[in-house]
Amino acid sequence: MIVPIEIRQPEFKRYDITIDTLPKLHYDRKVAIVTNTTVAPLHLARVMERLEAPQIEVIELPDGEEFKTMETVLSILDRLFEARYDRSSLLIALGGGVIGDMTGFASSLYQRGIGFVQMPTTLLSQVDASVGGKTGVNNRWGKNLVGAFYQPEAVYIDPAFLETLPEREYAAGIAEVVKMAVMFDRDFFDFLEKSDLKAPETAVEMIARSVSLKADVVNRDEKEAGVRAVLNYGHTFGHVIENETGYARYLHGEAVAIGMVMANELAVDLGQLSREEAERIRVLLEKWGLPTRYRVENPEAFYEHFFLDKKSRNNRIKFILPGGSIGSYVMRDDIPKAQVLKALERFRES
Ligand SMILES: NC(=O)c1ccc[n+]([C@@H]2O[C@H](COP(=O)([O-])OP(=O)(O)OC[C@H]3O[C@@H](n4cnc5c(N)ncnc54)[C@H](O)[C@@H]3O)[C@@H](O)[C@H]2O)c1
Ligand SMILES: O=C(O)C(=O)C[C@@H](O)[C@H](O)[C@H](O)COP(=O)(O)O
Ligand SMILES: [Zn+2]
Repeated sequence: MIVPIEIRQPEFKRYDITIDTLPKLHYDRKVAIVTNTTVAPLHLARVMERLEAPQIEVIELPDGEEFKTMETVLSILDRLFEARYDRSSLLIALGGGVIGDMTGFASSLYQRGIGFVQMPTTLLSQVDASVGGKTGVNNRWGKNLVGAFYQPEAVYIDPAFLETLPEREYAAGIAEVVKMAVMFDRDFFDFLEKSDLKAPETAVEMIARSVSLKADVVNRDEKEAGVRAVLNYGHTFGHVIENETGYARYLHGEAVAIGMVMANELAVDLGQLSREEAERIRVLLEKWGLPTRYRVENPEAFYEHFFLDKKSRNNRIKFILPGGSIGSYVMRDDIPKAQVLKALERFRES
């Protein structure tokens, strides 16, 4: 029997992304700020000063990608139950992508979903992670393998947070920016090559351009049924590197930088990118101190890991590559294993 009842998917609710000094925020709901032991002493006081709410809890988590786990998310939920937070309550993610991904995921789970706001404090989270609603945690099988698509109510990007960010973390953010430019915008890539990205006014332009490119993709494909997978350029390889090295040796952006160089090797072999343009990308990444080499000790094992990638379907791995030149992309799930291994072999001696 077919029951003729239709359940409609709710529309994807719009939200604003503000790139400016943090405004004064008034909420008539209980608020919990989720942050970590590094960010709290640097920026919590300023946020508290600008925030008004009937109750404000601060949940301070340990710092590090190795704590991006289900256990940590459960500890956030516990604190919310303890303080009797309800369905109208709001979480604020104050920190980098690790805090943002876990806070968003906790919001999606608490009493089946409460609101959350992103207040990103790293370059990487300001240009990428705070926008688009991918939330989740890592587990022993791999990166971000447990999570939800769950959009924030608002994103407040205050570039002043970056004043305390270490150089290495800043560079990691640039890797995600390079990703956007290589996939979608050749002019943006030229701009990145010739600009001093540390200068505050160019940093703001870089944030604005990245966020607007990303918002456009997410608006077209929120749940990665198609074009959103392009935001994963460099990640198919990068996630394996992060997992192989226990989320400790490389920052996420660094692993993505190496991953893009690996993807480019494959692209050059397939005639999807000229050697000259692959070099331009490598040189830009290295200019910002990003790693571009990684020793692949066991290419077969590295390859097998791709089957845990969320883009793989029916034993086919989807590779995101430049689509002929910088500024364009192609998604391919028809690349023979031998071809991929050939590219990986080149990293054996790295
Ligand atoms: N959801 C998404 O769309 C998306 C996109 C990209 C990356 N990510 C995820 O984001 C994470 C990486 O984010 P990240 O690079 O921001 O790392 P992170 O959150 O670990 O932050 C990097 C480091 O900088 C510190 N920090 C944060 N703000 C600071 C500040 N203003 N001054 C000084 N120190 C500061 C943090 O405590 C941490 O030690 C990864 O887990 C990645 O998977 C998610
Ligand atoms: O927003 C997206 O979509 C991205 O792919 C952005 C990536 O930079 C980010 O690292 C994301 O978390 C990776 O997604 P995943 O689905 O491969 O875990
Ligand atoms: Zn990423």
